[in-house]
Amino acid sequence: MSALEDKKKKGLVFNIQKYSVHDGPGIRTIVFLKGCPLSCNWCSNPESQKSEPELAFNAGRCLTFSKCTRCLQACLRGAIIREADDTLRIDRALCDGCPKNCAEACPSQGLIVYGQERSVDDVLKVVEQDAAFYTRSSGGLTLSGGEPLMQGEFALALLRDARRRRIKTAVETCGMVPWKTLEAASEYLNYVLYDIKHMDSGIHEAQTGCSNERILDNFRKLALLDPDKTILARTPVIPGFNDSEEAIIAIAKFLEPFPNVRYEMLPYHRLGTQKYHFLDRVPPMDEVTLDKSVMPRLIDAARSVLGDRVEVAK
Ligand SMILES: C[S@@+](CC[C@H](N)C(=O)[O-])C[C@H]1O[C@@H](n2cnc3c(N)ncnc32)[C@H](O)[C@@H]1O
Ligand code: SF4
Ligand code: SF4
Ligand code: SF4
Repeated sequence: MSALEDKKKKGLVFNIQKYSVHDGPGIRTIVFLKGCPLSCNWCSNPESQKSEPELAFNAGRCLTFSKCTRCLQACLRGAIIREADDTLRIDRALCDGCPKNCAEACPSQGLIVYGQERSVDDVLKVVEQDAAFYTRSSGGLTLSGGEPLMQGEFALALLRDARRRRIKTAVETCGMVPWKTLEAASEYLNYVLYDIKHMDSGIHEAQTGCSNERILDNFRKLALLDPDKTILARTPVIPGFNDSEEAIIAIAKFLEPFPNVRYEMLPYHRLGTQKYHFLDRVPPMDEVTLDKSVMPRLIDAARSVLGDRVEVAK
């Protein structure tokens, strides 16, 4: 693919987050791509899951009681309904998340369309703004999501073009992608963050909607593809799913044969809860909290297999 063809390629992006220190080495810009093959019950990015643009409504910011009607006038599909008590409701059957109109008309950011079509060049111009920070901190670009490699062509073009601009690259992946896409991406990646959520396929499927065979198979192939490339395997520690020494030791034993793999566990958090409400969805794990005292025990369990290859989440 030529440099010009890469720059023009377009994909659906739902966020660009600058100055992150959690998703790869150094200071990074995270580009979040829409769409995910999994539907994890704990997902902190519910706005990432669908492959199409999606409208979020934050009633707390809405000025409907001050008689604002801008979005009602802007929507050509009649998908915004004003109720008798002046509150607004989105008719999700009518709304197609069209990229302009209501969100652009809203004066208070009460409406946001997640998923904007953007070109590689447009995205990387934003990423390049912080090139000086990347150089000083060994940081760079991280593709995340959703599952960023689900938009395979776009993700590959982003990675290739970032490398042409001498920007270091990383990806956060759930691994549920065709091997050919992962293999092709690997050539342009300096660092990979790869989730291993559970070793039992049935339990994995019950809480993520997908079995884990392809994820584990891809992981093995990736770890062997370039033994000099570090992979950070990560597990979100989820109450009632994998917050036991048994579950973590099973994952650690799977990782143990690959010396280029490091390991980190992420304690369950509920930072995404509000976004479910903005999308008119019920958070599947609303009432659940993690007893944080479990983390030191799980870190010890992982260390009993992987030693100092276990990192403690920042
Ligand atoms: C938003 S995901 C994007 C990458 C990819 N979809 C995945 O899950 O691997 C980035 C990281 O956040 C973790 N994560 C998602 N929801 C979480 C939650 N509620 N608590 C802790 N970690 C979470 C994921 O497991 C993953 O390691
Ligand atoms: S996103 Fe488009 S279809 Fe949906 S409510 Fe807004 S203007 Fe109407
Ligand atoms: S345009 Fe924004 S502030 Fe005005 S009624 Fe619609 S959502 Fe509320
Ligand atoms: S794989 Fe990641 S983005 Fe996809 S549903 Fe699970 S946590 Fe969310």
